[in-house]
Amino acid sequence: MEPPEPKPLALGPVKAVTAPAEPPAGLVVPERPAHPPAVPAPTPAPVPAPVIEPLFAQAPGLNWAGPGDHWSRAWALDTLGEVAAPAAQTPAADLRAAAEQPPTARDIELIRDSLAVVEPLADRATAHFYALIFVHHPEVRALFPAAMDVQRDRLFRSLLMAARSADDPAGLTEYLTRLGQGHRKYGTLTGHYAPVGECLVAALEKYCGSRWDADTELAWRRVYGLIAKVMTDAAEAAAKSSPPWWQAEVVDHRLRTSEIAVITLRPDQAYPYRAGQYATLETPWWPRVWRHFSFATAPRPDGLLTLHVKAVQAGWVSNALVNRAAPGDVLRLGPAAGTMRVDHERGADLVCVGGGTGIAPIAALVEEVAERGAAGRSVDVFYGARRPEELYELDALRRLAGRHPWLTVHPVLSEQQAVGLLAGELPDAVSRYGSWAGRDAFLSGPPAMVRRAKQALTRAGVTADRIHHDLDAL
Ligand SMILES: NC(=O)C1=CN([C@@H]2O[C@H](COP(=O)(O)OP(=O)(O)OC[C@H]3O[C@@H](n4cnc5c(N)ncnc54)[C@H](O)[C@@H]3O)[C@@H](O)[C@H]2O)C=CC1
Repeated sequence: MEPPEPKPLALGPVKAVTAPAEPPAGLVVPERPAHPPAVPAPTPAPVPAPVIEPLFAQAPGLNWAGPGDHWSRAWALDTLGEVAAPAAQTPAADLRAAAEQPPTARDIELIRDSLAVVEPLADRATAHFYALIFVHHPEVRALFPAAMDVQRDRLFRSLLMAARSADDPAGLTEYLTRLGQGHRKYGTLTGHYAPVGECLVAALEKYCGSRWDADTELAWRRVYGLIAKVMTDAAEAAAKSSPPWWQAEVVDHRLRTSEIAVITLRPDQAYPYRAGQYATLETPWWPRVWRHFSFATAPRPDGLLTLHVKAVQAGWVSNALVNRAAPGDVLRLGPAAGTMRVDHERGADLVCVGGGTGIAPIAALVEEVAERGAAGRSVDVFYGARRPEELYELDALRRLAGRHPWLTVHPVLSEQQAVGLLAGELPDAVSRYGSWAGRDAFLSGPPAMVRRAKQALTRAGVTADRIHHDLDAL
């Protein structure tokens, strides 16, 4: 069938255009201006600098964690704190009493000997240890990430660290205090320590083989008891004054290269830290997976926090932070940790070495020196990357050096060459300058770089107690 003919459009009558009528006699008509009068542009109101208010001014209760809190219920952890080791695993009363004594020098020797036996089998021993925990205490599984690879490694490194510093009680207490405070963010409670200790002893017994005997078991029980006591005391003391974690909203996210993002966070309440320190961080996309990132500025008056993140191959958290995080996302932060602190009293000259995004804590330390006043000290920063575009913090450091004659920045490229930049790897560039005797040194970057830079600085006259880095803690 043909479509119907379209109807013609109905138009109104067309008016004839006529010449304007002459004005009546005697009326003065002002001349028409050739151009419309100029309208003065309105004075722009000053744009106030964006002030980012805290999410909540007073919200300590939000971050409280313990039996029955929202977070524990969400993760089905209601029964935490009530767990007890199965009867079969409960040690006899006389062993428990002996294990309450502080470890002796002989105990520490036995611990080190047994760790040396287990170290080559560390992967299997830690896998067995976690299997025992999860079989006997399935409710604890939710405290750990879905994939346990990094976690396994961390546990063994912590034990090694504790065993190594067993004859340095002050150092060990400091390390375990930080560890205990940091464990609050995982939801770890005092009631967890005893069953975990039983599983640890069982795993060590299996992997020490014939090296295991009653004395070794008693030594482990004593040392583990001490570790648990320092950690739980520290956690309970910290609970009186700070939350187990902070929520932090992403308020700015800038890509500095296709792989590096500078991310600004607004914590939900004041976040105490010092320049050079780092935090562990969890994203909403990878629950229970915590990674370390350093703060890239000294503490700011507005309380905002800045991180530098490079998306590393197979790095779940770093890739999510670089490629997925956006303003409005909320992350969780553990308490600040780390030993890289400038001694402002002593005022020694500094040599700082920052590789890649490892420049973040170095930038914060330099900023802190600028804020407090260099007081006659000089600061040399070696900043290395593979390619020129990866020296994303160079302009900011050079601007700072332009304002402060005490600061010298040495950019170093390892895979390309560029006019005005040193060539080679960072440790070699540091060595080429000769002696750094008398300086305090701060190192941050890829682990191999930190180790080699430490050797280079030792050769260049810096004493071990003056070389600061957080490699062992990471
Ligand atoms: N994002 C952060 O807040 C912090 C990151 N880090 C660590 O810094 C590292 C940064 O990695 P990228 O940016 O990929 O750096 P990268 O791998 O590109 O290396 C940067 C520079 O370090 C030196 N370097 C690298 N490997 C070396 C080796 N084997 N021997 C001697 N020198 C070497 C070279 O001069 C190189 O140009 C990561 O391991 C990260 O965990 C450390 C502290 C803070």
